[in-house]
Formats: sequence, C-alpha cells, structure tokens
Amino acid sequence: MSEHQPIRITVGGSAGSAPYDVLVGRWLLGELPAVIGPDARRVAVLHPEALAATGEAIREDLAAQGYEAIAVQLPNAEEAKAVEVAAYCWSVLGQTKFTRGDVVVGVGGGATTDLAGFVAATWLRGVRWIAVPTTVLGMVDAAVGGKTGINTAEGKNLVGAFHPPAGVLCDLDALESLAVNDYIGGLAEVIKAGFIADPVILDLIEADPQAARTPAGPHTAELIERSIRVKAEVVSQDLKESGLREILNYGHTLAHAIEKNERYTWRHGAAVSVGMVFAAELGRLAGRLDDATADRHRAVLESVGLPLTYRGDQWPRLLENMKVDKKSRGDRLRFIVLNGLGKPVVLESPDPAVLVAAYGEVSR
Ligand SMILES: NC(=O)c1ccc[n+]([C@@H]2O[C@H](COP(=O)([O-])OP(=O)(O)OC[C@H]3O[C@@H](n4cnc5c(N)ncnc54)[C@H](O)[C@@H]3O)[C@@H](O)[C@H]2O)c1
Ligand SMILES: O=C(O)C(=O)C[C@@H](O)[C@H](O)[C@H](O)COP(=O)(O)O
Ligand SMILES: [Zn+2]
Repeated sequence: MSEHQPIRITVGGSAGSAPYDVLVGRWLLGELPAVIGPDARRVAVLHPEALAATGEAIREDLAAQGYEAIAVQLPNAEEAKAVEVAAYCWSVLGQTKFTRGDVVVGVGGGATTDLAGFVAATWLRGVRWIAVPTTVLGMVDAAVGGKTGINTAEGKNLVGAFHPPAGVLCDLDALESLAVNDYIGGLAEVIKAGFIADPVILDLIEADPQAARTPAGPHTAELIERSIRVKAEVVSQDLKESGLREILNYGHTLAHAIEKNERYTWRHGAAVSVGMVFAAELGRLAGRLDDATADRHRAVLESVGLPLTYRGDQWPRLLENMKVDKKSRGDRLRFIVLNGLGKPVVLESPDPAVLVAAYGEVSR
C-alpha cells in the first residue's frame, strides 16, 4: 500500500442492502465528503470522550466545507452502548432538525461505531451513516458488516439492527494513540479471522508476536486488510446472519456471557480470547478439532498478551447468560467450533458434561 493509495475492499450488498467500500490507509478524512454524498446538509459526528479533539477537528473540517456539522460526545467504551446514550443522541438529532438526507459519522472504537450505527438505524427509521474506526477491533470487525446495537442488563448487544454503513474509513494513523490493552484486544478478532478462515494471519503473528502488539509492526496493515477481507467475504453473502455469518461469532458465546458477568467492564477482545480457548476445547472434546490446532489457540493468544482463563466459580452464571446468545434456538445452545483449521461449523446442543469439561480447561 502506498501512503496515498488506500486499499479499497468492497462489501457486497446482500439482503437488498447497497454495497459500500472499506478504505484502509492514511490521511483518509479527505474521503469523507464523497461518502457523505450530495443530499446531506447536516452531519453529526459521534465520538467518545477520549477522541474529543479528533471529533472536533472533523466537525470543523466539515463546517468549513459548508455542512451544518455538530460533534456529539459519548462516554468511552461500553458505557456508550446504553439506551440512555442512544436517547441523548436522538434528542440532539431532533433539536438539530436532522432529516433523512443527513448523515451520522461514528468516529471511535467498536463501542462508538455500534452506538452510532444504532442511532442511525433508528433515527427516522434509518439514515445514512459512516464508520471511522479508530481501534484495531473497530477496523477489522465492528465497523464492517452492519451489525449495530446496544447492551442491556440482560445481555450483550441484545437490542440492535442490521444497518450497513455507507462507507468505512480505516485511517491507520489513528492506532498510534491507542492504549496497548485496547490494541491487543483487537488482535483477538484478528486471530479469530485467522482460525476461522485465513491461517496466514496466524503465521504472521506467530512469526513475531511482539511486533504484532504495536501499530509499528511490519505486518500491521496486512493483518488488518486480511481480517477485513474475511469479514467482508462473509457479510457480503449473509448480512442478516441466516447461516454463514454465524462463523464470525466464533468464541463469542462464552465471551458475551463473561462480559455480562463483568457488567461490561471487561474489554470485548479479552473476553473473545477466553471464549476462543473455550470453543477450541469444546471442539476438541466433541471430537472435531485436532490437538495441535486446539493448543495453537492458547499459544498464539498468550503470545500477544491476551487472557486464556476466567473464574472457575462462575460457570452456573455463565451458562445462564449463554441462553440469551443470539445463536440459541429455544432451549438449544449452539456454538461455533472448528472441524479443523479454517473449517468452522455449528455444534448443536452439546452434552452438558462436555460443556463443563471444556470450561474446566479455561477456568482458574
Ligand atoms: N458490530 C460488530 O460487528 C462488532 C464486531 C466486533 C465487536 N463489536 C463491539 O465492539 C466493541 C469493542 O470495540 P473496541 O475494542 O474498539 O473498544 P472500544 O470502542 O470500547 O474502545 C476502547 C477504548 O479506546 C478508546 N479509543 C478508541 N479509539 C482510540 C484511539 N485511536 N486512541 C485512543 N483511545 C481510543 C475508546 O474511547 C475506549 O475507551 C464491543 O462493544 C463489541 O461488542 C461489534
Ligand atoms: O459480525 C458478526 O456477525 C460477528 O459476530 C462479529 C463479532 O465479532 C461481534 O462481536 C458481534 O457484535 C457479535 O454479534 P452478536 O450478534 O453475537 O451480538
Ligand atoms: Zn466480536
């Protein structure tokens, strides 16, 4: 990738949605007006507290180009994914007289883009929105694919809508200011993409795990691009998760149960890391996954500093939490496991004793 030539990955429209591009590069904010489109008069820039200066800079830039631009500050991280925050945004849009021609821009990590997309999906039953992800996780996963939503006390992402963005701008320079724990949290989703579809990702990380932990690593752009391609390929075929898209939920059944158990104070990537070790053990115990690939989960996740274990005494609560997973059907729990590297499949209603044994392998 040359500095001025972003990579462009097109996400095909499925289920009647319009296709859109994900751009990966540097200095991409100049692309914003083209994605905003000709109809917008007002633009609302939703950003977390941590990115107040960035949000204001984008607002000023848009105002200088003639838009009526407002910056809307959200709480950092999961606190943004709450109905009270969505309601605050609805009231700001109402007071700004935001119409169906106007555009929401979500600038931030996955929590911000999930909330911004949800506000855009619900305002006037759906307005155009653009994602400007500023974390690894946001770039490789959250901003792509049109899943938007908020958490409730009962579970993670329980309220939301499929509402694809009009475009996604991944400016790699944004990653420079990210805290190391937030950076490596995103690697959990990168590693997920490696296990479910693109093992070259795993090879690149294993070659130099320390380098993978920083934006200055030699493979940063390639890891991000490969992961986006995995996601784009899947959501282009199955926007509304009627089948194939469930593979992107690898490790998430337990992960979301942990996040709820921790009242959303754990980072999503950390929970997904533990959830993937659990899913690997489940695959192994169910006779699907070979020992080497199951063990590879622990090795690669640990090598970048992600957690592998969770509290042993919490199993009954986690099991209860998993029942509201979106892959559940009635009383049947369903998990994504691997039949081998890059071969994700659904495991239906595993024997409870197998679930307990798999949890025994991640509990401390
Ligand atoms: N919609 C989807 O398909 C999808 C996919 C994966 C994850 N998610 C969601 O994404 C969320 C996690 O996203 P995340 O890991 O990006 O965390 P996050 O959005 O909570 O961001 C982590 C922290 O970093 C701050 N931050 C963001 N960008 C920064 C930057 N460039 N410099 C400094 N600080 C910055 C944020 O304010 C926050 O405090 C979860 O809610 C998860 O459920 C959604
Ligand atoms: O895009 C998807 O589909 C995913 O499952 C990607 C996940 O990484 C992401 O965390 C997603 O938000 C989980 O969705 P949910 O439907 O299980 O809430
Ligand atoms: Zn996820």
